[in-house]
Amino acid sequence: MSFKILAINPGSTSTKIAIYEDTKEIYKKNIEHPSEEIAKYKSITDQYEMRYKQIMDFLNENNFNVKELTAVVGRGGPLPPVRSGAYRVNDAMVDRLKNRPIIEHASNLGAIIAKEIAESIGVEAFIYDSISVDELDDIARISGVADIERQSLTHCLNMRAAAIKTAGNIGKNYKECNFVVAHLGGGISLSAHKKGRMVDMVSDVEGPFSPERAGVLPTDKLVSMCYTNEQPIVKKKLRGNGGLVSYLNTNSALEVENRINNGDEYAKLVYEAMAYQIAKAIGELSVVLEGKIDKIILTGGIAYSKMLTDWIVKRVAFIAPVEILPGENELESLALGALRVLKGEEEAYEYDLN
Ligand SMILES: Nc1ncnc2c1ncn2[C@@H]1O[C@H](COP(=O)(O)OP(=O)(O)O)[C@@H](O)[C@H]1O
Ligand SMILES: CCCC(=O)OP(=O)(O)O
Repeated sequence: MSFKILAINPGSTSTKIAIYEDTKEIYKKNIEHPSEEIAKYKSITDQYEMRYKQIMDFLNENNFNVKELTAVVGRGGPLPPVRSGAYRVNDAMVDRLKNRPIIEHASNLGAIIAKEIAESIGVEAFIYDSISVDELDDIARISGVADIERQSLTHCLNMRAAAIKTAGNIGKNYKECNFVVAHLGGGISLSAHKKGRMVDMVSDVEGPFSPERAGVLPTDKLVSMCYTNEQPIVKKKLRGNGGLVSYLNTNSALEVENRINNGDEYAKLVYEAMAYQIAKAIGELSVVLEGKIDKIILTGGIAYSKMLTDWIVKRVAFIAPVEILPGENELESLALGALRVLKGEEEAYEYDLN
């Protein structure tokens, strides 16, 4: 008997979906949500019906009978700290994501939509490697101000998948290896993996700037900015209008490269600065692993860029060999995670936090 799994990855401007039959992708779609459409909604949760309908329309257009599904898996959203791997989506999780998400992030719809579809046909819904996976060592939790604890919020799904794949490529088990992984997408985060555990990370508010996010900033200047601007304006400057958007008015690394290739020296300075900051964060996490590193892994959409990865490799090659796994295989990682649960190769946890 084969397993048919619907994987759902809601992003800020798109909902990516795929149907897998065991390990094989049989349908895939990137449903774009133009910014004018998104702007109509006050919160992420308010976008639920619009995104749900577009997913169901896609299944209907392909004459796919939803009742054929064995399970539905969604990207794990902004929950309180959870373990890596699979969780069953239950009412407590949906309540938390709908009413008390720890940040506003499109991924909070992953579990909510997955559960709705799964329930309508009487199958199970899962999340896998949520953005809030927290395996940090205690020493990594200290921020520098007693009432601010560091939050483990990362592109865990793609980074763990890349680390597990790299371990296989070098003929080892993930639990035997040490890796520093950098996810280079519209947002950038990095993680240190020590013998199968993500013991520290650099989140998208703590490290390099990215195509659309500011990364870490001088705190005194940030505080001043908060006193002269409304909160939504500051938040937008940090997420959405930060990074390449702030300096170059585009979130497309491809467009920036185009400008550089046409002689734009300012674009080159900014783009190289992004590589420089990524390399610095890799150095920071290399220290966490005391330099004992099997591979540094660069993944995500911008890892397709030879210009950017060359700049990074030049600065970090002295630490460890660099593996480049471009793109993000989030839909595949979700589907294969759920498949392992369905086959009994992996346990799914019960979510019981409020
Ligand atoms: N071949 C490429 N060379 C350089 N940058 C690329 C390439 N392909 C995609 N990108 C860039 O990757 C970024 C998006 O990465 P992705 O991992 O898809 O992020 P997200 O899922 O966060 O939107 C964009 O800035 C895009 O321009
Ligand atoms: C850092 C948390 C995960 C995240 O920001 O994902 P996106 O870059 O896909 O928005």
